[in-house]
Amino acid sequence: MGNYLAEINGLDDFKKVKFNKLNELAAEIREFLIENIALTGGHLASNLGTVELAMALHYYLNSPQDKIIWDVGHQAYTHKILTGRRDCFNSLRQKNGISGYPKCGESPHDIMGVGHSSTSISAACGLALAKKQLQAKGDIYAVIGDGSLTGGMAFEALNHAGDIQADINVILNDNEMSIAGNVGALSNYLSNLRSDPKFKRAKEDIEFLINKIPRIGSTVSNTVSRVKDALKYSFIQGVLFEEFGFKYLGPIDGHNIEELIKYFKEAEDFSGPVLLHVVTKKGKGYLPAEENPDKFHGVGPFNIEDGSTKKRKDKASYSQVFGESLSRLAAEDDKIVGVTAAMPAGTGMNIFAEKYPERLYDVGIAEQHAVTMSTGLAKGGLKAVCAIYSTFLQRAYDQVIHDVAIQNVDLTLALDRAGIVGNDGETHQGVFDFSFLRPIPNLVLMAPKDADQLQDMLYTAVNYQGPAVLRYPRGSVNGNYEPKEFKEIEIGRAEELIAVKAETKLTIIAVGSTVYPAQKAAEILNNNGYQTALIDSRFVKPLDEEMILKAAAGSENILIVEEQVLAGGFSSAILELLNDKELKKPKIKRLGISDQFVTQGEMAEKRAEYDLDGRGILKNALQMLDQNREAKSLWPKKND
Ligand SMILES: Cc1ncc(C[n+]2csc(CCOP(=O)(O)OP(=O)(O)O)c2C)c(N)n1
Ligand SMILES: CC(=O)[C@@H](O)[C@H](O)COP(=O)(O)O
Ligand SMILES: [Mg+2]
Repeated sequence: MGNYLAEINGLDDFKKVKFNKLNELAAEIREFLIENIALTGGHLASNLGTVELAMALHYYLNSPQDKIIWDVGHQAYTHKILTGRRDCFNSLRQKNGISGYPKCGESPHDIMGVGHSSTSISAACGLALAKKQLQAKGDIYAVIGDGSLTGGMAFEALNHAGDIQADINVILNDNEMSIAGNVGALSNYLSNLRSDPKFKRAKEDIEFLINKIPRIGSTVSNTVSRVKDALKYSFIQGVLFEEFGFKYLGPIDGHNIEELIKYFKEAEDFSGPVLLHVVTKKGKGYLPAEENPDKFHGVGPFNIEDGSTKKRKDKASYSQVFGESLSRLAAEDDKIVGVTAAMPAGTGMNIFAEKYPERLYDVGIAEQHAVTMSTGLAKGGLKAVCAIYSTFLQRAYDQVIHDVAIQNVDLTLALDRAGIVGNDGETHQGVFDFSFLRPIPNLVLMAPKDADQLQDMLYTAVNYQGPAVLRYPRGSVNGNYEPKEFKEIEIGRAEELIAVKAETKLTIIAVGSTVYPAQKAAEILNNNGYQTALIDSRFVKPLDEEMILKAAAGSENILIVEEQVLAGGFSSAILELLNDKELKKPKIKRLGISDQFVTQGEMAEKRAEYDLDGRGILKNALQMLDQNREAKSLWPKKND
């Protein structure tokens, strides 16, 4: 193997590589990806699949004048390497390091900041319209996966782009996979395009033949036109896209740079939108990833020899507790059904599906549809439990208001990955849900502090007659996990973990993931003579007004902690309550996320940055109580 990669510090260097050496470079890039992601973690399988595609695009195009927009962006590592970021790859997804996604500001070649799916065709469409109006130069390419094409926005954009004949090229990167196997009618259609031998007939030949059929007399012409249509539907590849106004080219071997470039050239002959159907293999070149593309979709540090993960998981995750609890509930109630928007494993719904495959609906990357379809399931008499990552529920905000809350529909929304998510960075943090859900009438909103509470809250939500939302964090549960007997929690009832007493100096009010660290801080404070009470609010809506008002009346200081933005969230709700009751307010301090996007880093690291760990809570409590005391001196040395 040559040593081409070491010389590549940007596109100029890349373009100097001889065409007949590109395959050697591709092999080097694959090795580089595997070695680096084995250390940092990242989206390995998707990136192994797009090495040649990214190379072909950058070899042929002239970025950034020509614009490449990566959908989701989790497959754009080769693009990052070629555009001058090779030597930062050891910082991928780490605090202050390069992002795992294209990110504006990181490079002029990252045209769109991404992380959520199905945005690329819309962005390309806008760029094409701007280019036309401003008479600017440059080709516009959107690269979208077959999974991301299941998202509604992608269809909205195809619809518009085809109609206005936007001058864009859409590369459909078809690897037959979303994170899990891809789903949906479109996915079935793509399978046919890839595999059915009759579609292999040269498209131009068929079109030529159809056009040869003479146009004659009106009665005959109707029949001829029907025959033409039938022929067209039988033989023309990509007719669905053609009907949308796109020129379809493909299927194209996405691991053959020469073939890719040949088709890019061919696309230039058309002035309107072109869809290039590129077939790739997820995980290409690394056997463990080829065999298990879902495991290697997003992976933590791993051992290259066998693909085994480096960090041992000794504790259950919230998603696992959710999946197992839902399965236990479903065993007792056959009306319970699950809904996921392309995240069965991420949300723990795969556990439910193992037991009840016919009761889980994976709708693809379609959060809006998932929420409204859950409404339909509920109205039809079932108990729908729809699990979505907090960040992706942002897509379905109107559906929550319009289709769920206004109609007071009896369903459960389980928001996974709520709060700080870590290495995915700004686009994936689930730090807005308290604020965007709290103003919505009829919703009940709760957040478990640990595995026990998650079990009880799920049980409570499923039995509650109306829309109930529970939100819980990414990763391991606080405390231990044992499947337990379910207990219903009284809606809106907080729990006083350390009682407010006459001598209480400070009351900490926490919710969800912040309760355990708050408890640790409160214990240290009490052990050091600072009388501290602790309330686990459990609910963000409705609040336990009685308990909070009592705490406010009985404490000189209140510290409110939430893993969420401060604007409009849990602490805002408490401030509003105290204000509306015209209570003489105690001194109040709020801990949460200030008005900024949370950047990437390990979850613990980021929590510490916002003082949301035990140490940070203790520090802030002491600052309220005793300006001169240092938190460091109280925090036990070995215990974090
Ligand atoms: C709105 C939204 N929902 C869910 C996700 C989670 N997600 C990230 S990548 C992915 C699968 C994408 O599949 P595809 O586009 O085919 O790319 P591949 O992973 O196959 O390369 C999903 C579901 C997301 N990023 N955005
Ligand atoms: C690209 C994307 O959106 C997902 O792959 C995401 O990175 C998954 O995050 P989790 O690792 O938290 O499931
Ligand atoms: Mg795919």
